[in-house]
Amino acid sequence: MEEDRLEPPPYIHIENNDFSHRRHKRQKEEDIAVCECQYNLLDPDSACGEQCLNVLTSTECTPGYCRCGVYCKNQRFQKCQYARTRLVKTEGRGWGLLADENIMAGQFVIEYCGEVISWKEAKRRSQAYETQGLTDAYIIYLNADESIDATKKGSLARFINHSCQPNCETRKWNVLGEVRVGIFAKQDIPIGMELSYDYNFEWFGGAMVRCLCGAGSCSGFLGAKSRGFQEATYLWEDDDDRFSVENVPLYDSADDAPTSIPKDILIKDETNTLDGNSNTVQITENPRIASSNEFTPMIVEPMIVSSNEFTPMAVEPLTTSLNEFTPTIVEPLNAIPMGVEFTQNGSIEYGTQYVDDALQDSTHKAANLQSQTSQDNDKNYHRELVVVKPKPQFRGRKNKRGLRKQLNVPGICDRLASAMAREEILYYEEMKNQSAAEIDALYDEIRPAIEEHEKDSQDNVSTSLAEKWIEASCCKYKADFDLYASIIKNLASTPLRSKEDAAPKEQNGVMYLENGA
Ligand SMILES: C[S@@+](CC[C@H](N)C(=O)[O-])C[C@H]1O[C@@H](n2cnc3c(N)ncnc32)[C@H](O)[C@@H]1O
Repeated sequence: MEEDRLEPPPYIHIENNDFSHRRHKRQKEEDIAVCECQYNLLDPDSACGEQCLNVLTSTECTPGYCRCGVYCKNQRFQKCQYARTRLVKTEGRGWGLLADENIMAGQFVIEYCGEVISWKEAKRRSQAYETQGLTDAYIIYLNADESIDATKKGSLARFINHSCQPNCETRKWNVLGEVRVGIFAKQDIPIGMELSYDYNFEWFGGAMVRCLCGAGSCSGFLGAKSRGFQEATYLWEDDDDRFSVENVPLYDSADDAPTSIPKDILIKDETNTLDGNSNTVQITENPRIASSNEFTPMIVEPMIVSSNEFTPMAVEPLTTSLNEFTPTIVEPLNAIPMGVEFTQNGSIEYGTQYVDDALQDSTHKAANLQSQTSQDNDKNYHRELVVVKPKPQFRGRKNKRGLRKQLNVPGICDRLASAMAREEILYYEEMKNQSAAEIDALYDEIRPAIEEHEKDSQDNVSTSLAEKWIEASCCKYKADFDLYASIIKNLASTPLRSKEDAAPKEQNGVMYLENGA
């Protein structure tokens, strides 16, 4: 009889999910999320505590890619940093799991490990287990396609019972590219209290069981509101009427209970290797659990598996975080010093207002002449001011930059009497143009992914490209800032030329500006 057993029915104890049914995903280097934390001896929380970007996005740091190295606190699943728990036999609910230390609200308690299987397989197994008369159900949801089955292989989390007023909850974490399910404390849990979570959110389904959680708000049945249970009533064969009201095989676990584990379960020692992690598997014919007739709490030593070889690698610090991936329109400052002119046609234009007026459509001719003369007049910056670059071709795409205000930098320079001041401003303008060209080139690289998904989203773009984009954006911001700072500084401190001096002079049909003093 189940009730008389001194220990739970055998199962294979694992502390990493079993991937016999598909390959374990390999995390691509470009998909590794690198946080910005830096370990500070005086502040232990600095090593990937609550403020860590990865922690905030429920992603564990990848060993070798976290600057906090061995101090990183955000590898709890990987290092099996579980709370101390112990197995206990409950009244009418089979075996359960107790806190064997005081657990703090929010603390990671244990990972729900088992076999990762498809939903289809989960449905098949769920039916098969039921047919075999198993009343304890151990299948939970993992994601939109997969479930975790801890019936034959699992961690101690498989013993956590349901409560309609639970002290724990499940949370999904991204660990080395795989989603994993953790049990986290919802509140402070004192030593000796039974752990519980609400099956309604995660339970895949099973026989309908009367709930004995004892909560005032008890809904009466176990997991009856779970997605799996409700979907199962529709998804299983049409002639399967087991869930029609009259035929609900209501099972009261307070009554005599059939054994939870298939009798043919294979208990064997096995070792899997996933990404170099040794997968600890224990035989649970006698699962390190002292049994007792008097429900003596049994101590379960949490296994701290330091499963990851830590290979420090040089990690380039990111300049900023990778959240919204939206190309940035960099607007110039709105407060414009005198002599500044805007164009609003999205093109990149150079030229003084005088030259613009005079040249009209002869600009390309002027550009050619300019390239010849600029060789002769290497330092004579204002002889080359008549270049109009053609509008960038967007080949059918929307111009993500929209209407760009352009500073008429040469116009500003014309007004300055000092050659050094003009030289400085033109230098910064060149830097700005280079950074803008870089960002345009990058945008062309990411455009196919964005067009395919019809939206700008970081998800559609590889991480390495996104990082390049961020770096280029930062360079662009800096270049813009340097240019505006230089203009403001020089306008404020440099004598201006008279309008007459600054007027363009004609030579060979082209208007030129004379370089000033
Ligand atoms: C994941 S197992 C939990 C461990 C299980 N008690 C055992 O002995 O292995 C889920 C099963 O435990 C039993 N159970 C869990 N919570 C219960 C509750 N609140 N009331 C009644 N039975 C419960 C049900 O049989 C359920 O299918």
